[in-house]
Amino acid sequence: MEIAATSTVSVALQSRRLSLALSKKLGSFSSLSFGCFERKYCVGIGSSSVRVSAAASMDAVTAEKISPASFLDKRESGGVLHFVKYHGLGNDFILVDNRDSSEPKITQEQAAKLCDRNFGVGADGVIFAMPGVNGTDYSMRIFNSDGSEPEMCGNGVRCFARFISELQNLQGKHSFTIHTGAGLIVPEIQEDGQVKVDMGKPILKAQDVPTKLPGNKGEAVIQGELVVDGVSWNVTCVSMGNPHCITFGKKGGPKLKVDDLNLPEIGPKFENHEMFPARTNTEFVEVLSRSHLKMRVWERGAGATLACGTGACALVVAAVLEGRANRKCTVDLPGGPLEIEWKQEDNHIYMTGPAEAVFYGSALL
Ligand SMILES: N[C@H](CCC[C@H](N)C(=O)O)C(=O)O
Repeated sequence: MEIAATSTVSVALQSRRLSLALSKKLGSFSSLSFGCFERKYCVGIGSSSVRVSAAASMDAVTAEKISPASFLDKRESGGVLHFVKYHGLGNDFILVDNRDSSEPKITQEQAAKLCDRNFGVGADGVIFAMPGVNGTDYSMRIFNSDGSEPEMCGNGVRCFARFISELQNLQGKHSFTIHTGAGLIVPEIQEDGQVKVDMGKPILKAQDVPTKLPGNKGEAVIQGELVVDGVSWNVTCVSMGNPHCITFGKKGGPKLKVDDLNLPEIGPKFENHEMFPARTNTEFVEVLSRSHLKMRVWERGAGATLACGTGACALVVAAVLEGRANRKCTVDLPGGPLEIEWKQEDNHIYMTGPAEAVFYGSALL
């Protein structure tokens, strides 16, 4: 619905009535995009020349009929990207409906700009919902906030599942098969809205993580040694399709207190360590009990994030292999908890957690 306005825009939410009272000429501004999502109304006004005219009022009932799909279906003129912003425990992503093409709608450079928290929308990454391949329902690609492309994203795939279900107006329990850089991933939306994801099997072979550290338990690195700035750390290396270096502390050192860590100082030294040819995500872990772990993470290509789903899966594998935890754990991340289970019977890891839409809008590229 195009709104033609010759006046200032004031948005008043009155008892479920969203009314746009337009009262005096506006110069020029860009797409006035609005929508409502789960009672959250948002109006975004950008900054390029588009005329809007006439007063319009739209009550919340009408507003509720605006589905994300209709908003996203607005024709994308050149230079504008429609998106929906989601987060999984504060690990936040720009989600793009890319189901009409197998090529991402924006470049890695554009993604990095959009992820900038001062000069862009702000996010830990951009996620594209793309057509399926080899019979899967969809494919997912992701660009980190530095523009690099990882194989997989655990919090992101929960957001992806919720995005698809909202685009298709699905209610209740639904699961999807998604092709990713980590292979087939199957998220299932639960009745309570949480998303349970079959994250597949952990990869332990050092060369497949990948790491140049020598395997010390068969071909796996379990409580191996990584020297960072002359200090020896105990590390276990696990891939969830993307590389993870997990540490419970320094060799011979005291129990790790993750809240005491200076992540911006130590994180990049692990991320860019020469022993990780594809760089690495690093999880610093504190054992609270055999079924309760606490972590902070420095992510490859995104820095310190509030949560890392693949990292939570990888650290449970490391904790089990180091004899520190059971196969079913609650992992406390700065953004909230995830339930993780590494099942003996199928060697798959299952992650359960939330995913929430925050707003949607149009970004100028
Ligand atoms: N930065 C990660 C990708 C995102 C992973 C994380 N956000 C998750 O939830 O799994 C990497 O380069 O491997």
